[in-house]
Amino acid sequence: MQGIWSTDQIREAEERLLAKTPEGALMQRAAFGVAVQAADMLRAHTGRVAATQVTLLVGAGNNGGDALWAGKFLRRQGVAVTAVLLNPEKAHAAGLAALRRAGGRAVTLDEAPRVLEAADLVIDGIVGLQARGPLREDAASLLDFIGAPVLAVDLPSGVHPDQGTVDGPAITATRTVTFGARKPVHVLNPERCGEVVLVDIGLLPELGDPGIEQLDAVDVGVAWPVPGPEDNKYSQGVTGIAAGSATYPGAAVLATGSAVLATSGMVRYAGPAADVVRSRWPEVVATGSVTDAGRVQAWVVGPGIGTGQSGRRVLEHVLSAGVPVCADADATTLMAHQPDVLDARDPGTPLVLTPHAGEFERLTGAPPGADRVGAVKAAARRFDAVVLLKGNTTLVAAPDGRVLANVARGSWLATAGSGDLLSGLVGALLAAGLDPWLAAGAAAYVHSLAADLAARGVPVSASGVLSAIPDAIRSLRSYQVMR
Ligand SMILES: NC(=O)C1=CN([C@@H]2O[C@H](COP(=O)(O)OP(=O)(O)OC[C@H]3O[C@@H](n4cnc5c(N)ncnc54)[C@H](O)[C@@H]3O)[C@@H](O)[C@H]2O)[C@@H](O)CC1
Ligand SMILES: [K+]
Repeated sequence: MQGIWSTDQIREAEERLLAKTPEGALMQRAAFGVAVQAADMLRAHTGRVAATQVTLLVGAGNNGGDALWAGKFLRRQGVAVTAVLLNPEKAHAAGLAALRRAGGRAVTLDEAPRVLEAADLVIDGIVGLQARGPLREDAASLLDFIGAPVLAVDLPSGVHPDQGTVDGPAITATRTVTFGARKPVHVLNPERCGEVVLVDIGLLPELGDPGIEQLDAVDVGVAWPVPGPEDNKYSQGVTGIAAGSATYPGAAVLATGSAVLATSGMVRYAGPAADVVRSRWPEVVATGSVTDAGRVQAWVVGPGIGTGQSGRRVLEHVLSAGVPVCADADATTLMAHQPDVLDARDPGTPLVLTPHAGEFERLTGAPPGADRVGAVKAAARRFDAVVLLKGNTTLVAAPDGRVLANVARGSWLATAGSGDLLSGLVGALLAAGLDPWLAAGAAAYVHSLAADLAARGVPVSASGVLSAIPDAIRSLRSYQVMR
């Protein structure tokens, strides 16, 4: 698992580290990392480092200081470096002096258009951790002149460091180099950050528990259930799917299919689409109603069940069954419009809710807003449930405050039926006995990976994503461990 820390957490840790290190040492480490990345980008984009031109955009704080020191290091490699000082009086004095000593130039805003147009690479040191709000007018006026790739120092200026939101002019980086630890912006707004590179400045020992965690391939591979020699179809967990209707069987076919492909445990389907499900997935035991479905170790409920009386009865049955439940789509809407349906819930059993932004608003009475992390944490506490908030970055909060982020690899998953696949994956992992928070996070991981494998740069249907689920799981096989 990789950690992500809020700017408050980072600042406190930095203070502790600063007190233990010689003055200026941290900035030198950070800036050296910026220079290494800049040289790498120059090589990739121009084929050389020496005799290239780099323009530094330098704001009033230490972020600008990092850029100035990086300019000094680049000068040593024969790069022509020009710093545009947005606030000449407040520019980091030691950094500016070092750049000038090394033969770099500093100019004011009026010369910025010319030096930006001549640049092979732009380094964004306008604002860092202290950034609040969009770029101010002077900095914003420069955006139009940036044609070269941009390397952002710590974060792309103008993007909120903790929320990843943009509400005005902001930098779009090709690559972002950050120091000590990743910050929320790096997972909440990956489009603006580009590739994120972490430079170690010795901060990790000073940091406490991360505010957000991110699963990597190893975590998901290790968590994914692999049957052992003693296992049979029941011991691995039976997933129950209560989804779909006779007129709209698609949701049932998709949710059931992703549960079938996710693990080797058995899948039961219960609902009016039993015939269609059976013909598409002959390995599934399909019945017409949840009341005669038989024993399952987890239920997926919601996709396509409708929001009327019959949907409500299905939801109540499942919530009181004494096994973990993943509630999606119509189940979420039912909970929003008829909150007393939750009275049926067995309080001892885990519940996973998987709303998109609209369902989240219905469920909680307010849209996720700018602080998505805060909103999803509050919802998890309020419903005593794991809440998975869908989006380009999917967030998964547990009632105890843990938050996972899963960054999509592209936006092809924004297609009809995609959510049905996700709930099937969550259900299969719940039935296998995974911790519900981890189940939701691992499902989101494989879901976005399958979409990426299926899409390969072109639009993809939910059926296409479904077919790629085995490939996604296969890509994790070197990390899998038998139960
Ligand atoms: N504290 C440390 O130990 C280290 C800090 N480092 C760097 O220091 C940065 C933080 O430095 P600072 O605390 O000086 O803060 P910043 O450099 O983020 O910004 C401070 C200045 O930016 C201005 N500003 C705020 N919002 C703005 C906006 N929207 N548009 C334009 N200007 C705006 C503020 O008025 C203030 O003058 C980090 O992001 C990182 O780059 C690194 O050198 C590593 C070590
Ligand atoms: K920056």
